[in-house]
Amino acid sequence: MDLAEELASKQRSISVAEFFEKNKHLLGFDSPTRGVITTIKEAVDNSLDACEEAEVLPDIYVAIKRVEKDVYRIIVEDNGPGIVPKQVPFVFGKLLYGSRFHQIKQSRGQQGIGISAAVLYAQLTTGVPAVVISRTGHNSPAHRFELMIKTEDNEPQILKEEEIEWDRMHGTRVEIEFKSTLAAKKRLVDYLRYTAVVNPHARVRADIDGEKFNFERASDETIVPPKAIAPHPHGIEFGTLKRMAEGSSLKLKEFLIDGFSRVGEKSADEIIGLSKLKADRKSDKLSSDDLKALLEAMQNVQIPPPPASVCLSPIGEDKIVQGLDKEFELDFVRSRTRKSQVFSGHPFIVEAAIGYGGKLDSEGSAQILRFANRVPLLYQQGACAITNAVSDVNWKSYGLSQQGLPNGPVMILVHVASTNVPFTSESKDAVAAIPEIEKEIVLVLQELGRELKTFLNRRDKSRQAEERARAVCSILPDIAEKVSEIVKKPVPDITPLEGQIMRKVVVKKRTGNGKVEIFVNNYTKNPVEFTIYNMSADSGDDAMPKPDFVDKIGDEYNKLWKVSMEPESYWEVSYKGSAQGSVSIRGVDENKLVVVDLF
Ligand SMILES: Nc1ncnc2c1ncn2[C@@H]1O[C@H](COP(=O)(O)OP(=O)(O)OP(=O)(O)O)[C@@H](O)[C@H]1O
Repeated sequence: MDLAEELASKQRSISVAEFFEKNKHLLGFDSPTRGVITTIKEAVDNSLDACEEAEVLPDIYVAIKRVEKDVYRIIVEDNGPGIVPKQVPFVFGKLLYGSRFHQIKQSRGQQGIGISAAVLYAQLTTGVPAVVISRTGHNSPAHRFELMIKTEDNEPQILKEEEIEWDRMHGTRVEIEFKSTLAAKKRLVDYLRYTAVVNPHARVRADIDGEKFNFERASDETIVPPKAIAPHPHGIEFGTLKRMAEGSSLKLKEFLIDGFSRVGEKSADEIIGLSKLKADRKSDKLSSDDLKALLEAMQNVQIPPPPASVCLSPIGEDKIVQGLDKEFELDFVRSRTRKSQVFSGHPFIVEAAIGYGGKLDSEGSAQILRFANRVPLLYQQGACAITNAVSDVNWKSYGLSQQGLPNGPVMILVHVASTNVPFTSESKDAVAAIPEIEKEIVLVLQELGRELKTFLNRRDKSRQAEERARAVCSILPDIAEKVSEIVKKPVPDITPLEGQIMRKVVVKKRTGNGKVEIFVNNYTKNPVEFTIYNMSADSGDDAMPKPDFVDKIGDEYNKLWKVSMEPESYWEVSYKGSAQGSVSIRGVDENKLVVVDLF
């Protein structure tokens, strides 16, 4: 046998499932640790997409349970519209099967690989089938499936199907078991937190190996779901045009108006004129050369950009601020949503926010939160166009030090929303370096940088004024004592005076033995609202007396108390245990509130 014949005997087609089984890193399954995050991300993305389409407020439950030493069961459950039973095996048991690939609109999922890749990974590492429960409404029973993927032909294998009782009216629950570790727990919690920030309408509850997390929704408004649009003539490629033309029996002019976004009578006439084709030619009769001429003409006619307001769903400035404030309690936060732009015929919108202070780490470089179509990007920060654009901004001119990325207690959030986010790979970790996108990111960050600079300048000025006022206040008690000695009168209460000198509401805190005393002066006639966090880190909730004016707003990890005190009122807090927990008071409006006697 000669070599060609020998090789010929070895040629055979490769199923897509076999390919991805071998190349799982391409889909974000490069290690068991990462596998957990990718699986949860894919399932949660699907849940959010499904709820958005059904216009329901997402209520998502995520759990990771240890089954054996290194085997974990991952559960994601949603209250979405559910999946009709005959589709379930394909959604979870066939790669490249999905509802979004052919639609031009913003969505988290794009490729139809995500969740089936997780099923594939599970069967590869443990051989345990995926369990899916889904219900489409109160009139339909819930169906439970046990599924695997036949890798040799990329078809689903149903091991069991049954109708079951399920307390959810509608929704989907997927359970996948695989070999892994919880080494990336922090990253996972971050992923859930960031998901909550950019999906303020979602409620996400999680149980990670027994530890509970609850990310409440910051907004009760459902998102108006983006609608699919027709392709834009500037974003079309030859193959797609050919397929569209072959599948249409319309005449050329109608084909253009009907099949493409933003093409009306005038643009259609212009395109046809430039292409030198006849307007009444049947589109399925066009030759390859005709189509090439048509494509060329399409690119050279000015056509309005695609209707971004229909097919994109930016988060919005207020919602971003709400989300960030809820999770990070920043001293300064501003956000901007830019107008839509286009790259290669695909509409996109860039939104960004800058946060400063609060709970952010003051050491090291800024925290960069990258998002694409409302999905947090967790890996490959260095390879992402968002990171490059952040480094391209001259942060020094906005009052921050910089080594590539800016330094200090700064958080930079960037969200790229598009009908076609250009990722660097199928694992959807990083946005590719598209000049139009990078430019928009730089512009929005420069806008926000200017606002940050104004805040930092004002803060520095008010700090100086405050220091002077504090110096005056510190000698006031002595002066009051001396003067009263001289005039032989009782020592007056100088706190109103302090308030006037500081021109602020003064909340005083003193510590005694195991005690914290909070005092609000009378500079204002209104109650003073502020938050206290981390109260008594080691002495538990019981250590806090809870008068009427105190409300607990944090969870057990984030001890946060909302306090509203009348002017000239005291509040003495005693600890049961040792008073080692740090207490700090953060003003709701830091320009109106000053804290004295910090410890
Ligand atoms: N929880 C769910 N509720 C309703 N439909 C779902 C759910 N999960 C998946 N689907 C449907 O299954 C399809 C396939 O999901 P899959 O995760 O494989 O791909 P995708 O989300 O479309 O794209 P990507 O590969 O980019 O994640 C989705 O397009 C959606 O129609």
